[in-house]
Amino acid sequence: MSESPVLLNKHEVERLLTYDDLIPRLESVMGKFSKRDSSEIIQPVRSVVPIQQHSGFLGVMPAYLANEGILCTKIVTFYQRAEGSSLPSTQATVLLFHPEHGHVTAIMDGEAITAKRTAAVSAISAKLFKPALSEVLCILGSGQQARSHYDVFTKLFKFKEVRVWSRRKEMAQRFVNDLQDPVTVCSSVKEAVIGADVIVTATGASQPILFGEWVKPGAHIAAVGACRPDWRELDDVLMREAVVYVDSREGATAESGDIILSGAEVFAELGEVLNGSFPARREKTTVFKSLGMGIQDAVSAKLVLEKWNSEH
Ligand SMILES: NC(=O)c1ccc[n+]([C@@H]2O[C@H](COP(=O)([O-])OP(=O)(O)OC[C@H]3O[C@@H](n4cnc5c(N)ncnc54)[C@H](O)[C@@H]3O)[C@@H](O)[C@H]2O)c1
Ligand SMILES: O=C(O)[C@@H]1CCCCN1
Repeated sequence: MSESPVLLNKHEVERLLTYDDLIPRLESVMGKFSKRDSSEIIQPVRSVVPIQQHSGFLGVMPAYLANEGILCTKIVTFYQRAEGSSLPSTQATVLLFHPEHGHVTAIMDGEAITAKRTAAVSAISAKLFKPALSEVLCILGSGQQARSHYDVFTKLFKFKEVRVWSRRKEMAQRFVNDLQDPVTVCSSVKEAVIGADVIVTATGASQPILFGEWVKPGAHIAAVGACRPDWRELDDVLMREAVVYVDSREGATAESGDIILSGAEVFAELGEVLNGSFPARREKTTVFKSLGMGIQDAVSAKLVLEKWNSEH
């Protein structure tokens, strides 16, 4: 009879999952994924069930990493919340299984994993694609992803100025009040992005909020929101002028309104750059369109469980 699964709450997962450990594992798994060796990694595009009555979605994100012995699925819900709602818009649980016997070995909070792994992947994109001289970071949105992106971007890179914009200025102010270092609160997207070298879009927008005409040539944009085929954060001009990288070509083709509706061409996956099959076109304006992948959750959860096991 198998042992009971380890249960880990958000606080524990947050404590155990550090960017220093996570980033190399994400780089490695994304590079491997992009080789499409199904004897090594299997990760279908996530299944998404719309919950139309409540403006929500349920996503199931399985992944099997044969050589690392990781069998995992994340179950995630995401909702379009009314402004000012105190409920999180993204909630998730991650299950790890014993690959040989099939029983569940761990059940853990997926909110912290989603926040950290998404920001860590964006930070990997910034390492590869941001201009050599990057002085100004701009974050659009002031929610969970905005915060995790702020944390890892300011940990890994040195910026002279960090700016934040949110739909309601008081939300941007609240975001800044939680931080120790100075961050400029901007009144409009345009004001926030003009002259920025690195831009993170982490909003619940379903129509474009970031327009190419405002973006400094050569800037890098990590676009994290707009994960439905009819949702946008970026306009056609930006999508067509930039060199577009994605996390997974299949995911982007199925889920990204920014790609599908603009008709923009995908240049490469992040993993294809990491494994050396495609170049990082740092000299160009670059967009990394992130949708999130089960393999990212899988390596994160394994890392959390390993750390927990080492303490018990
Ligand atoms: N790429 C990925 O892997 C990944 C992972 C998790 C979340 N997401 C997406 O990232 C986005 C942010 O997620 P979060 O967990 O930080 O959510 P959150 O609810 O914590 O924050 C959302 C932010 O977007 C703003 N916002 C909402 N609707 C907007 C609109 N119409 N126009 C402008 N701003 C708007 C809110 O004011 C808030 O600042 C969501 O779209 C979410 O689905 C992507
Ligand atoms: O990859 C994820 O976890 C998220 C869930 C919410 C929608 C966008 N993608």
